Amino acid sequence: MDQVASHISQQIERGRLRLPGVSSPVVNCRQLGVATQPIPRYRATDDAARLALRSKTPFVLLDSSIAAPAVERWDLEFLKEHLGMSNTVFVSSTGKVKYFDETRLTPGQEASHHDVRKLTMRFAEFLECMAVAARQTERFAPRPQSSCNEPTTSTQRDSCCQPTAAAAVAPADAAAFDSNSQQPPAASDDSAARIASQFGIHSGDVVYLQQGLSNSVGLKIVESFLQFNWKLLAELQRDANWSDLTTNLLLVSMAGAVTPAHYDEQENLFAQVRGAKRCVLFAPDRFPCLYPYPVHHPCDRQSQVDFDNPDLARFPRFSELHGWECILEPGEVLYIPAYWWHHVESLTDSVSVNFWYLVGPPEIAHPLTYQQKISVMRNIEKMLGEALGDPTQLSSLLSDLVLGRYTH
Ligand SMILES: O=C(O)CCC(=O)C(=O)O
Ligand SMILES: [Fe+2]
Repeated sequence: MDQVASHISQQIERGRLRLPGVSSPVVNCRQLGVATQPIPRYRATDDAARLALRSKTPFVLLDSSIAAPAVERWDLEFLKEHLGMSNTVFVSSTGKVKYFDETRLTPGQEASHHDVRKLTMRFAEFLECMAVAARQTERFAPRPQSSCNEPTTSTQRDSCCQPTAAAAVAPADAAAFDSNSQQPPAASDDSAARIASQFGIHSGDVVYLQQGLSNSVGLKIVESFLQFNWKLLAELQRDANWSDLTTNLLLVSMAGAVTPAHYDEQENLFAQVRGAKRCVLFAPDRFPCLYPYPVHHPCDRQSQVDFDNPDLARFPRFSELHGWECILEPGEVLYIPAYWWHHVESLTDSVSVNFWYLVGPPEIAHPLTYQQKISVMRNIEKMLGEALGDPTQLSSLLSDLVLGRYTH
């Protein structure tokens, strides 16, 4: 096992880790109650990295310098100065930032029950909101315990921190947290509170900026961007036979933010710039254990299972789930293959940037890969929804189709 990962795990476990350049407290990993194995870690020159890329399995690149200029320069002050005026920010009262596509709401369906709001604000405003949201320790108070059993493999200990017995997310170390990160009230507190209240943000909320890097960013950001290791990126893209790079998403989160398990339909090179994230991945064939929402639902591609409180009566196969995990630190890049599920926790305040590529042309050979099967299932769902003119009729049609015919 990797010495560094072990060291970090132990430090986080004890609540003592403070990463260089990160002033936010470190939160403990959540108790997922899911067995995991470590995601392999390779150097960019390692043949094993290229093999894993071609076989579409996740790995961490250790020394790739893919986003080195960002790792060097992109701290919050820099981003405040050079990022555009209009940024997408999600606000969650639970810490979980579950994506929700409002355009897919059917008439009569309510968005109000959803606990994530989507706002637009300047980066400077985001920082004020973040300060207010982090102001009190309440978001580190114990969340409901997972009803899952203890992790089932010893590899989980090796790949990540063990959760504390006390809480799913707890103050890393109350004393260290208080003395190291509770700042005396700043003179600008009032203005921060005013801005946060304009956006309806309270202490204990989690705010998460997710902004595509586009033409609207400042020159200095463009400068760093142009100095990314595009040579290596192009090599990886060619080796893996991916199509075009579509998006670079900048993700700025506060400690404790969780992106719940979901899959994307693009290949992802996920570069960590500041702070630490715990990434837990599940292979595409875990689909039956993760119960994704129907394709027409606003939460398409996301698991319906609440990992903090899984309803095993409704989602029994969740108990069979096992995954892969790593703690990602600045300079490291995680390959998240298309259709691989990922659950991501910000262990500290964090900055990441991803590189999303379209999957390459399909190589159809039987049996199909599970990725291809998911793609087929999605197309069938979409086609039936269109044919019926009303996706709510899909359930009874699909039952009629399979019950007693394709079910055992
Ligand atoms: O970093 C996160 O919180 C989520 C990132 C993610 O889901 C992605 O890049 O696809
Ligand atoms: Fe994702």
